[in-house]
Amino acid sequence: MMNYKRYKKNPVVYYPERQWPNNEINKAPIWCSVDLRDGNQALIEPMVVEEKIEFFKLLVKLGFKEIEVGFPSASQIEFDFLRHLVERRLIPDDVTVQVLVQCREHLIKRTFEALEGVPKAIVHIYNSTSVLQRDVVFKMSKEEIKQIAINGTKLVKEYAKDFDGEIILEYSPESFTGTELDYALEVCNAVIDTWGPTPEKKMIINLPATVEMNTPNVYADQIEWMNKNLKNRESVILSIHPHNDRGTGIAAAELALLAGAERVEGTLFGNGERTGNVDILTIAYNMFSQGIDPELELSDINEIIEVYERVTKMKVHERHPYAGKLVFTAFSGSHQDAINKGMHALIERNNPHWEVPYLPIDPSDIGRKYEPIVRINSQSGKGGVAFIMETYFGFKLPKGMHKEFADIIQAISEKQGEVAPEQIMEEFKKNYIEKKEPLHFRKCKFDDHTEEGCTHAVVHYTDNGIEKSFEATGNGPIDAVQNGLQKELNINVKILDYSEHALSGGSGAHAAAYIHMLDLNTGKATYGVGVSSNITRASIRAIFSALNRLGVRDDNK
Ligand SMILES: CC(=O)SCCNC(=O)CCNC(=O)[C@H](O)C(C)(C)COP(=O)(O)OP(=O)(O)OC[C@H]1O[C@@H](n2cnc3c(N)ncnc32)[C@H](O)[C@@H]1OP(=O)(O)O
Ligand SMILES: CC(C)C(=O)C(=O)O
Repeated sequence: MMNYKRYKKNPVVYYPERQWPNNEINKAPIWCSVDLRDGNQALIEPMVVEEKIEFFKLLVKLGFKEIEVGFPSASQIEFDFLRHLVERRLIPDDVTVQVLVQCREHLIKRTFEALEGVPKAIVHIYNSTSVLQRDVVFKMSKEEIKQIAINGTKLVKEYAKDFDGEIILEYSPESFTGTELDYALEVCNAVIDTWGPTPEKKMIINLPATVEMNTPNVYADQIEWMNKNLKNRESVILSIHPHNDRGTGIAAAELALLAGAERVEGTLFGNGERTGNVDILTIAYNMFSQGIDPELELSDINEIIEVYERVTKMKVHERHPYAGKLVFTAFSGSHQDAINKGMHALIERNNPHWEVPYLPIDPSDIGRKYEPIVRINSQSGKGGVAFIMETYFGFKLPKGMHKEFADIIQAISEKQGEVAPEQIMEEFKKNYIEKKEPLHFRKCKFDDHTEEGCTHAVVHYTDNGIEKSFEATGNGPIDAVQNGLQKELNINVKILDYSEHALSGGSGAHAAAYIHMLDLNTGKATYGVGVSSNITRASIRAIFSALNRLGVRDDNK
């Protein structure tokens, strides 16, 4: 029995006036990447200066306009990185760098030294306000903790006066989710009063779920309550900073946006302390998938993954939303069938909107072009195999043939596991196109007798390696060949269905023909497939392929 009684419920907010459940997300928030600070401080090997520079350039390319570049007073690497950005003029005019610092004078002083030459910066101060940290870490009263925030604000104000550039203050009541709401409000309001923001020169109040402690609706209640009650609200940008301890960071961020948050701090792929910060990419792609401009340039997820994995030495999980290797792949039969039909419907209906079952977005919209949507294993069905044949190799198998061929592939997947498209094609050749024994079609000549309404055929073939030929007549080439073969081989077959299509464009186009044939003696039916640059020859090959698959020659020898 697990000792769950060691844990107690975290209080929820009593807030029946909540409005956020009636709201919708309609626009992107201000995004702030904290990869280079919160993400970096949680890495096994924090990034070195060159790696941080590469990551910074990626963030700029993705369109982040606010980037927390580090904690410059914490270490020489952090300090040097900001100096590199300044001295190498790597900060674009429309990007504001943000730096984190505790409310302690020597650290604030050092932070301003690191910022020298930056035209506009966000100085982000924090102190923990939670019940637990007040008690066990700081051992201070509520009033003393509030004074830390006020003093930090005063210090930034003083240093900002002498700073040759614009300073925006950001204040975080760290561990906000473990802080009594009215007390968090009291501290934030004290900071707002001390800083004196105006609607023209706003400050940022950032409410972090430093540790995610409740279901996401509780965070939304907390954000909405603060949003309603903050002083001088029109002079404040309300920011959130969710972590993901309960695995609901994305949901918490999205509900907090409904509750009035205007700005989101997070990281790429949710890197960060413990279970990570909220993943900005997922929130942005979620917006994109709803037809909302995410205001980030995220059309090449592969490039983002490549840089991220290399510099952070972290891995993107296979199931990670939008980015994971497997998230646009269906293995199971009914999913494959639905995707196959959905893709066809999309084209046939000329639908301007993406609507394909099981695929929330078109993978190619985010640069996922070359990977399989459908992969075949023992859980797959006929729709998946047909999809592979069509999308990889251009063979549009007639619907009736899907099961017959899928059964061949399933027998293989049950033995070996996944079957690659190339192997599926090999099996298709082996079982249909190259099914050329014992009856091997060689050549044919047709004469149309239009006045008599018939076709005369001369067909050359080998039977168990022995060269043979016959002449026959019918109402068309297929009928003539069928009649001739019936007589020659003393068999009784019926063609149930015939279809054909071009395999590729251009003058050397190949055609594929499919014959569904019934052996009236045995009651067995199968498909045969023929390929040729000439459609008539493709059909005759399909007849021979079907006869060999039926084993008629063996049965009637
Ligand atoms: C939730 C977050 O992610 S917050 C950001 C966390 N990130 C980091 O801490 C990474 C960078 N930090 C560091 O390198 C170091 O902590 C430094 C350089 C900032 C400070 O180093 P040090 O002073 O040597 O150590 P440390 O951080 O343990 O300082 C603890 C002291 O600061 C006080 N303190 C902690 N946070 C704050 C704060 N935000 N404001 C004011 N004082 C604070 C503590 O109460 C403690 O005081 P005490 O010495 O009287 O007990
Ligand atoms: C400094 C603050 C915003 C932080 O990183 C957190 O609370 O997680």
